[in-house]
Amino acid sequence: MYLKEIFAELQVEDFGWAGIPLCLVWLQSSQFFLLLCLSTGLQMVVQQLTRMTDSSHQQHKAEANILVLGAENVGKSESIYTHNISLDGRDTSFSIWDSVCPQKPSLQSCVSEEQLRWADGFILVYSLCDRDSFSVVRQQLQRIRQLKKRHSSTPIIIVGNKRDLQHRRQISSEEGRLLAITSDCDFFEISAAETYHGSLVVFHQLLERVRASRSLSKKNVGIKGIVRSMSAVFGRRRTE
Ligand SMILES: Nc1nc2c(ncn2[C@@H]2O[C@H](COP(=O)(O)OP(=O)(O)OP(=O)(O)O)[C@@H](O)[C@H]2O)c(=O)[nH]1
Repeated sequence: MYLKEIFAELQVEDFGWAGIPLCLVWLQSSQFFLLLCLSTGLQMVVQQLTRMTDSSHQQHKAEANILVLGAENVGKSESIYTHNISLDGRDTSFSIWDSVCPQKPSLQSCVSEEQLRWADGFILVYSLCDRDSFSVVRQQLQRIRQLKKRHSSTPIIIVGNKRDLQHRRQISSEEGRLLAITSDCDFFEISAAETYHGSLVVFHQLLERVRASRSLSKKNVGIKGIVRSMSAVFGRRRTE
């Protein structure tokens, strides 16, 4: 019955026995057609899914917690112009904790343990016409290094703000840079109130550093894993 219907569809009643191989060819080709449809459909679904994943990757925002530290009145708030910047063509959002520190802090009071745990990167701001604010940055550096001993790669940027006030300068560029070099930090002098470009460069640099330090710690985990599995293999060989 079924064969007859196929014959009818193919209009091969007059083909006699020759109709059977023809019918089989038709059956095979229709199965092939079905398979083709299925695979094309699947391909389209996969392509759509890939496209969706790609776009969600593009929309994915790299997050970073940035702690902005410094004495009072150094221009920390002025330095924070944006919470969303485009880095390598990707929108990057980050949280900023703008923390006020007393002008003459104790080592413990200038940065809390909670802040240190929270932050992926630090921006330490001083006013280059205020020596006390520079001393505060020194203390904060000491405190961060003390508490983040195990995370020595945590990125820190030292920023000398109010570069426009040259006539009132108390800290030379060399002094600022020297502190940065000896503490393994980056260094910038900016004028946050004059233009946002300087602050933008600082945040760009810090986010780059945060990314680099993250991939470094991932790599270290990878290397540790390889060493562990290699020593397991060699250890077993020795006992055999
Ligand atoms: N000339 C000059 N003034 C600036 C600059 N940046 C900030 N200021 C001024 O410095 C003062 C303090 O700026 P803020 O951004 O409030 O400083 P802050 O560090 O956030 O101060 P706190 O809120 O006390 O922690 C303001 O009057 C700003 O206009 C700068 O680059 N040049």
